[in-house]
Amino acid sequence: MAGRHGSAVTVRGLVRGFGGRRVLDGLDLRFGPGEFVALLGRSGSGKSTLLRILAGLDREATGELDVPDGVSVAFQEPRLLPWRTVGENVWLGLRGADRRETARRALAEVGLGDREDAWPLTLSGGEAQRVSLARALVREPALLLLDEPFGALDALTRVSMHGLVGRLWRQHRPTVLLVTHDIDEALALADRVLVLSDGRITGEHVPAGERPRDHGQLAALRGRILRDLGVVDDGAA
Ligand SMILES: Nc1ncnc2c1ncn2[C@@H]1O[C@H](COP(=O)(O)OP(=O)(O)OP(=O)(O)O)[C@@H](O)[C@H]1O
Repeated sequence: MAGRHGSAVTVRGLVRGFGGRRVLDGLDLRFGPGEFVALLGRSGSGKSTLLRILAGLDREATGELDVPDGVSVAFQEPRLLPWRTVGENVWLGLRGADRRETARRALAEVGLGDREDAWPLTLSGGEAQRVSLARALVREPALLLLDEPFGALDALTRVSMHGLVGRLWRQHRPTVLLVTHDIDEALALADRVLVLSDGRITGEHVPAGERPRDHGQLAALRGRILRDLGVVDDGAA
C-alpha cells in the first residue's frame, strides 16, 4: 500500500429524486486532494444517496460530477464474503503476483496480521470492520467513501477505530468522505465538516486549530453544527 495520493472531487448542481421528490436538489461540493471531509445530516437527508452516486452505484442523478477512478467504499456492515478467508476477502479482485503479500501487509496495518486464515464469522464486529477497511485501502483508492463505518460498533471499539482511521489516512492520504450521525466523530477526524439538508450543503464547519483542540472550541463548533442541523440541544447549542 504505497499510497497513491487522493484526488480532488467536484460536484455541481447534483439532482436526484425518487418518485418526484427531490432528495438532492442542486447540490454543490468540492473536496481538495487528500482532504478528510465529514458529512452530517439528519436521517433521510440524502447522505447515503450522495455517497452511492459518488461511488458510481447510482447513475440516475443529473448534474456535473468530477470523481476520480479508484473509489473504495466501506459500509456500516463489513460485507465480507463468509465462505472466503479474511486474507482472500482482502486480496480477491486485486491484480498482480504479489497480491497476497499486499493483503498481508494491509491486514498487519489494521492489527490483524495473524488472522489471514481466519473465517469472517469467527471475527468480532470491530475486527470484521478492520478487515473491511483493509480491503478498501489495499486498492489505494483516490477517494475513500465511508458510510457510517463505525455506527454498529460499541463506544470503546469506535474510539480505537477513530485512532486507526486517522493514522491510516495520514499514512496514505486518500481523499475521504465520511458519512456519520456523530458530530464528535466528525470533529475528531475531519478537516472539514459539511451539513446536508434540504438537498444541499447548507453548512460548512472547519474544525479550528491543530489537534488536540480545546474543549471550548469544540463545544462552540458542536453548537453551531447542531443549530445547522436544526437539532435542539440545550446543553451544547
Ligand atoms: N431507491 C430508493 N427508492 C426510493 N426512495 C429512496 C431510495 N433511496 C433513498 N430513498 C429516499 O431518499 C431519502 C434519502 O435517503 P438516504 O438513504 O440517502 O438518507 P440518509 O441521509 O443516508 O439517511 P440515514 O441517516 O437515515 O441513513 C429517503 O427519504 C429515502 O427514503
